[in-house]
Amino acid sequence: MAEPVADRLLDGGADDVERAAEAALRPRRLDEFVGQSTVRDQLSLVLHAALGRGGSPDHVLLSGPPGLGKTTLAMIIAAELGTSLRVTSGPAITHAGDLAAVLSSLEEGEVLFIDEIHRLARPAEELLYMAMEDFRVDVVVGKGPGASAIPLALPPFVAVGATTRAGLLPAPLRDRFGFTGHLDFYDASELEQVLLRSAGLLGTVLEADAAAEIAGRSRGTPRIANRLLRRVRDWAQVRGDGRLDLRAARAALEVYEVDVLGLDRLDRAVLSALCTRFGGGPVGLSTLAVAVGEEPETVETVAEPFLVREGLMGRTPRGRVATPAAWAHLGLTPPA
Ligand SMILES: Nc1ncnc2c1ncn2[C@@H]1O[C@H](COP(=O)(O)OP(=O)(O)OP(=O)(O)O)[C@@H](O)[C@H]1O
Repeated sequence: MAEPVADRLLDGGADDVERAAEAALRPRRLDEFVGQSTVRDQLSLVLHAALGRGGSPDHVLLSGPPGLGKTTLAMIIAAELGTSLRVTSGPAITHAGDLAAVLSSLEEGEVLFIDEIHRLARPAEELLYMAMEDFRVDVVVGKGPGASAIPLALPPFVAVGATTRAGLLPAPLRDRFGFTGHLDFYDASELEQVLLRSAGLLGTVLEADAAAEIAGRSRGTPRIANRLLRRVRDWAQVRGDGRLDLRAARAALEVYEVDVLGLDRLDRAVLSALCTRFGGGPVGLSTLAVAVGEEPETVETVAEPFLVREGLMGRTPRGRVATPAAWAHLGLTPPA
């Protein structure tokens, strides 16, 4: 099966092949969902209150970086409400008519999951406001001056929107979600729980110190943790004795060049160029990108966010700078 290549190993996103591999590891109910205790608790209240009233809950907006569990939570919301989930995404809806077709085929109480909702086209967005607020869409019949809008009533439904960029959502759309949950990066002990649970579902036993080792290199992201677990399982099967122990974890992560902080080859190349070729900066993004043989966009979107989040790189008006932690991580001494 095509698994991500080494330089995609630490990316929070996923393609269809990976999503298929992930399906078996998804928590199905709220109490199986590890971490995010605030969002989980708030959502539990929203859902149970609605169930108690015998009605539908408010629409839900989930925001946060890729791979933290937004799709999983949307599926859980439908399961907890005892209803089915319909899935679409901002980029898949190119015309308002596409959205009208999806909305008019919804059954009462169904959950409509709209992934990457910030990428909805403006006319579709406006149609969605009305559908969410009044459970109605206007279907335009005819063209030009003779065109008329025929209102079409929709059954009550629950919209669950997911976005990696909550700031990009126009306020009128954001306001129509009665509940917004922001997912944050997981801490190491939460990722250990995710890993131990996933190993069990894969029919293997992950030793506790191996779980800690993988968790520490997973960039706070369950998707990355599960992906690294599959690589460790491969190593144990092919080169080890089948056990998922600390030795297997360390050896596998070395093969895939994932270091103790969860940095990969590109991250380290960027840091190392910044320190050794530019004296720790400041240096412009494009100069830095040329030095590592990558496009500026790749450096900016793939390597930089994690380096900045980990406090290894700073962004200043004059360019990128290495922090003392970066020098220490590379085992180098900063200039006086
Ligand atoms: N809290 C959690 N507990 C256990 N597993 C989790 C949790 N959150 C996510 N996962 C696992 O991580 C994988 C990715 O999660 P999911 O697809 O829900 O992320 P996402 O935020 O929707 O990402 P994207 O924005 O790329 O769609 C899932 O297969 C799931 O098994």
